[in-house]
Amino acid sequence: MKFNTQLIHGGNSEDPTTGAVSTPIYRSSTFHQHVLGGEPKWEYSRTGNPTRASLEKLIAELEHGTAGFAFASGSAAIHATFSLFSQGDHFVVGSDVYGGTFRLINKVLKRFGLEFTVVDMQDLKAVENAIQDNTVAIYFETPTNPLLQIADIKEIAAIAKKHGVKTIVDNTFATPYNQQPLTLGADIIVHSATKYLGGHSDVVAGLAVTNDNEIAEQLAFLQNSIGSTLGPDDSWLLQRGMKTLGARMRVHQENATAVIDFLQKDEHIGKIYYPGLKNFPGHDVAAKQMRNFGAMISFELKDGLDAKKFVESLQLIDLAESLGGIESLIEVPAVMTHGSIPREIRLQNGIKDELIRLSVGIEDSEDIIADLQQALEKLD
Ligand SMILES: Cc1ncc(COP(=O)(O)O)c(C=O)c1O
Ligand SMILES: N[C@@H](CCSC[C@H](N)C(=O)O)C(=O)O
Repeated sequence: MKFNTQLIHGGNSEDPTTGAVSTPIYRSSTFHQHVLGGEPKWEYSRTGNPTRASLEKLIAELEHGTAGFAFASGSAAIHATFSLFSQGDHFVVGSDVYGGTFRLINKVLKRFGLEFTVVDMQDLKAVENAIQDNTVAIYFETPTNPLLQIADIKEIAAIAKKHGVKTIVDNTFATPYNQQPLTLGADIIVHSATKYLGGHSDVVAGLAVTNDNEIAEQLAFLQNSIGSTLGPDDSWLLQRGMKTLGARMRVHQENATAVIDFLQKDEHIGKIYYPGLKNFPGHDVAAKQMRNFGAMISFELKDGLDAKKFVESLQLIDLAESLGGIESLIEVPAVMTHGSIPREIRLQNGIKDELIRLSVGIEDSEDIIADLQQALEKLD
C-alpha cells in the first residue's frame, strides 16, 4: 500500500464486529473476561484499548515500525521514551529542541539521574566526540524547533550503532509524509501528534514508534505503568485527522513555497530559516532525507523593526503557540514556545529574541501573503 492509501486504510480501518469503516470509539474502561486468569485481548483501557490500538497500528505502519504507542501528549511520549533508561545513563541531545523538551530534560529528567550533553547535531564530529562510556542514546529533532536545523539521520544513526547506542528522533516537524527516520537507521521515533498528524488544532496527543521488539516490549510496559495514555475519543480524533495528512501536506507545501517566495522579496525581512532554501546550511541533507521541506518557516525582521508590532498586526494568521494545523499560526519563540529556556542559553543556541516562527496553513496562499504584507507595511 502506498502512503496516502495507508493513511486511509491502515490501522484497523474496519471494525471487526460491525464492519464500520471508521474505527468505533470504545469508551469502556474495562472489558468482560470470560475466564478467570486467562489472557484476554482487552482487559483494561490503560493497558490497551481497541480505538487506541487502531491508531497505534497506523502510526507503526506509516513509520515502518513494528509497534506504535499513543500518549496523552508529545511530552508524555518523550517522557515515556526517556523512562526506558536509568539513573546514570548519558544522552547526547540536540542543541535546538522544543522548549518543553529542554524543560523536561533540565527540570525533570536530570533530577532522576539522567545525564545530558548538548550538541549541535549538524556537526557530526561533535556528536561522536560527545559519546561517553555511559552514553545510551542520541536524541534530536530534524528539522528542529524553531531554527529548522537539519541533522543527518543516516550518519548519526551510523555513529550511534558504531558505539552501541540508540538513536531517537523527534519527527514532529517532518511527519512520516516527509521523512521516515526508522528507514534511515533510527531506533525510536517520537511525535507531538498535536501538530501535523492531528492537523486541526483540536487534539493534544503524542506517539512513539519503534522497530526493535525489546524496546517495544519495554515501551508497552512503561505506557501501562506510567499511564499517560491517550483516551479513546482523542485516539479516534487523531486517526480521523491523520487520514488527510498527505492531502494537507501537499497544500501546506505549496503555500510554504509561495510564502517563502514572498518573504525573500520583501524589504522588511532579514534572515530566513528554511531548509528548502539552497543556501540554507542543511539544504543538501534535507533534500537527501526528506520528500519535501515542509511548511515551517522562521525568520527575522530587518534590524530595528518591531517584531511585536508585526505579529500583533496580523489579522488572519493567529498569534498562537503550536503548529501544523490547517490554520496559519505565528509566534515568537523567545516569549512563547521556548520561553522556558533561560535567555543566555537560548541566545547561545541561536534563538534571538526577535525570531518569528510561522506555521503556514492551508488557507489560500494569496490571503496568507496579503496578511503578512499588510502587517509588514504597518512597520514603515
Ligand atoms: C518538536 C516538538 N516535540 C514535542 C513537543 C511536545 O508536544 P506536546 O505539546 O504534544 O506535548 C512539541 C510541542 O509541544 C514540539 O514542537
Ligand atoms: N506554553 C507551553 C508551550 C507550548 S509550545 C507548543 C509547541 N510545541 C510549539 O512549539 O508551538 C508550555 O510551556 O509547555
